[in-house]
Amino acid sequence: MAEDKPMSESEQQQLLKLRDRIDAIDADIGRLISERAQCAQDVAEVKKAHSDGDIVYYRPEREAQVLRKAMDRNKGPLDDEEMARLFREIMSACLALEQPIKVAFLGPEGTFTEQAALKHFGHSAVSIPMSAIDEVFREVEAGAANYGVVPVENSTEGVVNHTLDNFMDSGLKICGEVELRIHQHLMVSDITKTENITRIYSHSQSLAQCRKWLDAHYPNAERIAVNSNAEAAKRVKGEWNAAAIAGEMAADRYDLKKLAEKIEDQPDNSTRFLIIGTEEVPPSGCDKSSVVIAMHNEPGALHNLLEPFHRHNVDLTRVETRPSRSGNWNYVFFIDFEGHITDDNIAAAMKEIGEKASDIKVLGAYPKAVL
Ligand SMILES: O=C(O)C(=O)C[C@]1(C(=O)O)C=C[C@@H](O)C=C1
Repeated sequence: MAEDKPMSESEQQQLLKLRDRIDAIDADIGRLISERAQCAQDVAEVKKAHSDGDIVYYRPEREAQVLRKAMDRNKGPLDDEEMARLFREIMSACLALEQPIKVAFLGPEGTFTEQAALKHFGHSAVSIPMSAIDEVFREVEAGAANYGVVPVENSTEGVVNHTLDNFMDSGLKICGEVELRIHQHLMVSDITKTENITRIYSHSQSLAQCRKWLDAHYPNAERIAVNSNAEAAKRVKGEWNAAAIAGEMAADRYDLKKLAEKIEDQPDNSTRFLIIGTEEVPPSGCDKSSVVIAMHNEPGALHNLLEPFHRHNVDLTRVETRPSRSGNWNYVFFIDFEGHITDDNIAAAMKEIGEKASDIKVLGAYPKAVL
């Protein structure tokens, strides 16, 4: 490493002064954070005094507003996202003072879903790994976790059917969404003979997302689909001829070495996750809603369903069809749109659709992802 040349007397003075200034600013920031935390504790007291049943401490609509304000106020030099991330952590710590919240996620530790949970709730939430999407739903339904985080769609591989199917039978509500840029890496353990890799483990979606890269670099290695990327990472620890495809968190968690980075075929590969809970969320000012609608099996069903949305100026962001699992659910459409389900134009569209549909269920209205 190159040696720094010695600092001049005046440079040393300048550095000391700047560090004194940083110390003074840090003291102010610390005092203000404590003051803010005290306010959050007072908010908790108000919530307790007001409530006659279960007290709801976590307020997704308010958190989204706080983060959006932090971004709007920001004048640099930090970028808006960085500023919001700092506020994300401050709020996470404040909420933990009110109530340490438990978040179930599709595990094991080191999955992209854990990364999404941390991005959404910050590091003060307690996150609990579950081995399947159904278990995340069950854990929240049983009250063992306050919220759950599940993947719902990937920009290259499409929808996660398991998650949609769970919503058909569940009474849980969507109370938020998270978007994550997904980077896949090829990783090995310290016992791997890298010239001898004959099997590559990963989740089926990740293997699909890296198909072209694998065809070019490891055409003869066996591709083995396992339950999650983190499980793939765990497996290669004991196998000298195997590699895993997984994300940064898995490499850190299982102490693996990255042989090749960002090997996904689409550079803008991203995954959307949903936050599930038991409460409905009031409008935050910039929201999305999700519904599932069953139509009778007759000509023009899809047109009849979509036309009122168009007439009432509702912007659809996703329409997904799933096979029905019972007699009256002939066609089942999962639809996401901009706006809160209580907005006048949306309520009007839903009323009309309700008259034609054989069944209709509001899965939730929630703030659009801020970070
Ligand atoms: O405003 C509230 O209801 C709070 O509890 C305070 C606060 C915050 O720290 O700003 C903390 C947790 C909630 O999820 C939302 C906001």
